[in-house]
Amino acid sequence: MKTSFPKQDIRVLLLEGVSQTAVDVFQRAGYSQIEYHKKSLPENELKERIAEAHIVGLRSRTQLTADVLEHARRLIAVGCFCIGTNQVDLGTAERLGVPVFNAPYSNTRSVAELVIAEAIMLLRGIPQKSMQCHRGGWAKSANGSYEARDKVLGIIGYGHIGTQVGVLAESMGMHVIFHDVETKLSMGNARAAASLQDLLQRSDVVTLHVPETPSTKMMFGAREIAAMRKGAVLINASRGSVVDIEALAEALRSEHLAGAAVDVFPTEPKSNDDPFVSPLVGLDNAILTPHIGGSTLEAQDNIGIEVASKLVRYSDNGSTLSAVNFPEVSLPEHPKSRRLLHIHKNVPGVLSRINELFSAGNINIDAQFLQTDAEVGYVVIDVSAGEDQADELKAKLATIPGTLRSRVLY
Ligand SMILES: NC(=O)c1ccc[n+]([C@@H]2O[C@H](COP(=O)([O-])OP(=O)(O)OC[C@H]3O[C@@H](n4cnc5c(N)ncnc54)[C@H](O)[C@@H]3O)[C@@H](O)[C@H]2O)c1
Ligand SMILES: O=C(O)[C@H](O)COP(=O)(O)O
Repeated sequence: MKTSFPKQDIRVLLLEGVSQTAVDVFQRAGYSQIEYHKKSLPENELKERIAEAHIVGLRSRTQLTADVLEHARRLIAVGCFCIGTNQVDLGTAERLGVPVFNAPYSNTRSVAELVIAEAIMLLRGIPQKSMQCHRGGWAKSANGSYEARDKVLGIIGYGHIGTQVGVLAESMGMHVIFHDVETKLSMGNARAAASLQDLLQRSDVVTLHVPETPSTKMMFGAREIAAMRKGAVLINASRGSVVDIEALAEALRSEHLAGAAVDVFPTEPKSNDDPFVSPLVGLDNAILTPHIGGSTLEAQDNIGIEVASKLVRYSDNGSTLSAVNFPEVSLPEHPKSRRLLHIHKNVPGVLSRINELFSAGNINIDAQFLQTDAEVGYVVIDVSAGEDQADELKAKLATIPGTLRSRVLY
């Protein structure tokens, strides 16, 4: 497949050690200019590298702020090789005409398995017992040690991960209740709690699976922790901004909570070489993990394939299906036509200017696809035209006021 910008000139910037499977997908599709970094880049270096890139792939550490995106002059698409997309300023990316893709399911199971393992560990008081052994102690006792069977698991955020956790927990004989801002279909025997307060008062284990949004920022503070049953345990593998970490540390010190497992923190080290600092450090009843809920080899390999394939599909074919910030268009192949892509501000008059251009040139449109949202319009036009004519049309499309990006796929 030939594109208006030769593939061999398309620069792919991959950060944070995304799986080799992603590199393989790009190479198999004919992309040879791949710059691969094992770590995230410091902001000044990121701005420098992103200025040259057409496609960027990252994980949860790299912050694509509005400021960074303004440096990305050539960027056509972003791939988050993870579930969360809060590290990207999605609104700015959209206003620049850049769709953002992610892997909404590929590490779901990995997170769910870790949460189940942690629930069992916390119910048995294993973190404290293990620490005592490390110090030469021997705390052989059943005190504070419980089976998971017959206990109540409260899930906050009953989405992909939350439902998986619920299914696994039920198979161990736990009773599952959940709280979500949306009405959700219950899996198995899970039941919606009457409210967040109701869930907190009934649960032996509370686990958070909400995304980072303005509504979830610090949604779990001293009040919510106090509403939990004495001796209950808390698991947070969602985002560090969701829980008031000082309030959690206090509840663990006072033993209002018997334990907690925390995988995500308000401030996380930028690389594995940087120190980790948290008020939870040194508390025996806390399992602390370095944001590895989704870090299994299976998940990373699947994510590499999923996100790289979406980026290649967009670059080769124009499809934006499953983009998280962009009008979604699923496009068929176009073996006999030239395909023109036009991304524009969603303001009155742009579409009529586009259509005028084709009727004035007496160009036959084979197919047209259009999707808009409040900010952006994305129109794809397949035409029977030669390469030169398609180039000319693209140049004219680019002059229409409100144009953000235009491309042609031959
Ligand atoms: N620790 C890790 O390595 C890791 C790995 C994957 C995902 N995550 C995090 O987990 C989050 C959840 O992932 P998912 O795939 O289940 O997402 P999802 O979108 O499928 O589910 C999130 C659920 O939370 C609900 N929700 C949103 N705001 C809420 C609120 N204020 N109160 C209650 N419910 C609310 C939504 O309605 C949705 O059902 C991701 O956004 C990501 O931040 C972490
Ligand atoms: O959003 C996610 O999928 C998780 O937070 C994992 O992010 P990571 O790929 O940076 O580990």
